Amino acid sequence: MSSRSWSCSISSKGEKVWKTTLPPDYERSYTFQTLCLPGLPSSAHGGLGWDGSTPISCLVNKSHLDALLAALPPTFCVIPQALSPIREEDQLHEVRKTKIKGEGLFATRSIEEGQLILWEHPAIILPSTDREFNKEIYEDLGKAVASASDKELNTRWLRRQAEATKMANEYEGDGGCDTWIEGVVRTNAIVLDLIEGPKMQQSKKKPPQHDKDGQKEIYGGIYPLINRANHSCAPNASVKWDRSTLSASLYALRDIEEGEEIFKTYVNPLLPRAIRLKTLNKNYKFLCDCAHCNLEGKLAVSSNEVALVAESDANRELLATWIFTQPTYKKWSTDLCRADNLFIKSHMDALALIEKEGVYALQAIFIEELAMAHAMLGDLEGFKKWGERVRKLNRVEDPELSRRFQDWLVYPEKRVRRWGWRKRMKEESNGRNAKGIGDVDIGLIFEPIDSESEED
Ligand SMILES: C[S@@+](CC[C@H](N)C(=O)[O-])C[C@H]1O[C@@H](n2cnc3c(N)ncnc32)[C@H](O)[C@@H]1O
Repeated sequence: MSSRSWSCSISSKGEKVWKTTLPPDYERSYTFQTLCLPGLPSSAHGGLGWDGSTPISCLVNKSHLDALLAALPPTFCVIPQALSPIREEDQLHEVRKTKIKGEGLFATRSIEEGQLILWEHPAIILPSTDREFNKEIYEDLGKAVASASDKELNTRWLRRQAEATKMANEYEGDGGCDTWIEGVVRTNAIVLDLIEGPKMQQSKKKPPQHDKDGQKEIYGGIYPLINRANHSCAPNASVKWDRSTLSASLYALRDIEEGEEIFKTYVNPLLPRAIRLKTLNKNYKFLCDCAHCNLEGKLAVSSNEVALVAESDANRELLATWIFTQPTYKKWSTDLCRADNLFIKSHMDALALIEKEGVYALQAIFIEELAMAHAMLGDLEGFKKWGERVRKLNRVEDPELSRRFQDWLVYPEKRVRRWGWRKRMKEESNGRNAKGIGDVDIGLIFEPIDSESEED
């Protein structure tokens, strides 16, 4: 399927180097690497996730190799708390056959919103190709999986390769890919932004982020378990990728019941249904059968279904703009002309719409705003209710925020900066108004809360 011509040479280190020339006349070179991630003794992680020496088969642009290696953790690194190992007996998921979607991931017990479901390292990393590579390169990548000299590593490699060969392949046979690995990559790869990273910025080591023609090179990763999660336009889970460990974490966006299928989304769920269906069909070759799309599996809909689709599309469009147009609690808390319940009600309305459309990935931002609005009103009960949800929801997505709320929830009146600020301002303003409008210090009322973090 590849349209580009490639040449292969052997480097002085004995590595195979693949080269291609791209317009406007510059060369890209790729080498194979087997990256071995260091970690904990295997007994400590119950066979999951962090492995003593997790092999990752990589095809990397030579100019990106240093940056990639620099991103890897040191030998004895500390696993981030949110990624602590899950013991086998505590596993929350299993792979099972579905009716029409091949295999899928299912919850083996109830899962709380924000909870980590599983995390893993990729089996394969390669540049996002858009059918650039030729058959030999894919074949070499497939073989590279088993080429490690270390016997134990080799066994792991073979196990991972075996896992990868069983993954969904929508491009098999007549599907247009010459090798199994290309088909698996095209059906499953998760986009990885390998090159830019806070870690590298911190170290002031500026890796080349772009090719010479200014094009950014995007990589894809194959995650044998996480890639088993099927798509829904109302997903109950999401994936967070961590550049510093190359690991991906699957976590719950809402409470998931035991036995429920675990879904992530492969497209922006806020797009209109017709565009979502078209994109999924083009990239993954399926007609989405999720509850928000499946009007008997048709791209065209009957007249009585048109209204349903139009309503759902309008709701999603509204949510997409809502995020940017809603006032933040900081603005609202200093604007005493706005009623208290206006802010709270509009955020509750957004949450109701999110629930209706099942796009739970959006709720965290509204819930955090609600928690802070209650803090500004000095409403302890309200803050505890919403603050606890911020803590739970962000355990994987934003552990720092989750920890900050955990801390605040112990003694919010003392720990949240400007606790009850709006309430006090209103009381003060009412007192002044009682004396006469001339006494109101407009400047004070409208003094904006600065953008510093609330905790300091
Ligand atoms: C990344 S794989 C997901 C795991 C896959 N079901 C398996 O057996 O390994 C993507 C493929 O799963 C199927 N799939 C995922 N979500 C689907 C959905 N909502 N409706 C129909 N098929 C779906 C499609 O065949 C798609 O190409």
